[in-house]
Amino acid sequence: MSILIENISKRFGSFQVLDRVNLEIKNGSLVGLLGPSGSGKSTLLRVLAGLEKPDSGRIWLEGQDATQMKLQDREIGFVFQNYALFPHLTVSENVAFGLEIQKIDSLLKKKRVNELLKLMQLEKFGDSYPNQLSGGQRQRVALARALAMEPKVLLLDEPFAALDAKIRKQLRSWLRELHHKISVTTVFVTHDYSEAMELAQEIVLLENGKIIQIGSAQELSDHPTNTFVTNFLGLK
Ligand SMILES: Nc1ncnc2c1ncn2[C@@H]1O[C@H](COP(=O)(O)OP(=O)(O)OP(=O)(O)O)[C@@H](O)[C@H]1O
Repeated sequence: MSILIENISKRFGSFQVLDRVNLEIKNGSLVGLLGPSGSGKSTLLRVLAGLEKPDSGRIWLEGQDATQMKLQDREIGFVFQNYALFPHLTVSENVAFGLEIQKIDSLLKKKRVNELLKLMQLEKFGDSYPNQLSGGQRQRVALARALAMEPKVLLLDEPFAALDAKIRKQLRSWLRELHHKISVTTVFVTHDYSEAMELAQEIVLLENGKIIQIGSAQELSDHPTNTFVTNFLGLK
């Protein structure tokens, strides 16, 4: 699904979190929102998801005005930093959770859960409980749960931040492969340039609620638009 963010602004009290943000995200792309803490990345993601209402501007999903649409009507899968799995449910039950509401035939549900577990390389863990898994495995369960609903957009807010460096690296390449396989439009938030560089086809750099530069890692490092970009990317 393509996304068009048109002139989105948002304040919390007197604090301007997003300031006339314009961004076009092509169907099937993998985009990283990058910027320092407090630059508005998570708020932009939450506005996209429908979890936060913008003060002004519009969100278009596949050419349709979705600004007033609720989260459940947007066909969006969302994964937060702290993968809150249900501890009393098995891995399979966690993945199937969203499907329960959809009233899907139980055989079909089972099939979809098994396919997802396979895709996430978690086949062996269907009957395990979250506390029997590593952090990386748990995060893959959270992704499987988000994908079970067959969303048209996947939004990831610092999905690997809580994991150690080695697992983070593994999950990055795994996410890249996953995206290659299923090519669902994916937007992820990170404050880590190397993560954005490694994963994103396109990086959107934010500072103080404004987009400063958009481009591939190569374009950003070859042609930084100003000293903020140069400093943030550590180019000097
Ligand atoms: N619900 C809220 N009420 C008041 N202020 C908020 C709220 N949500 C976010 N903010 C403020 O808005 C600013 C931007 O927050 P946001 O989480 O979007 O930034 P971020 O770039 O994702 O930062 P981080 O990397 O630290 O998560 C921060 O200063 C934050 O304190």
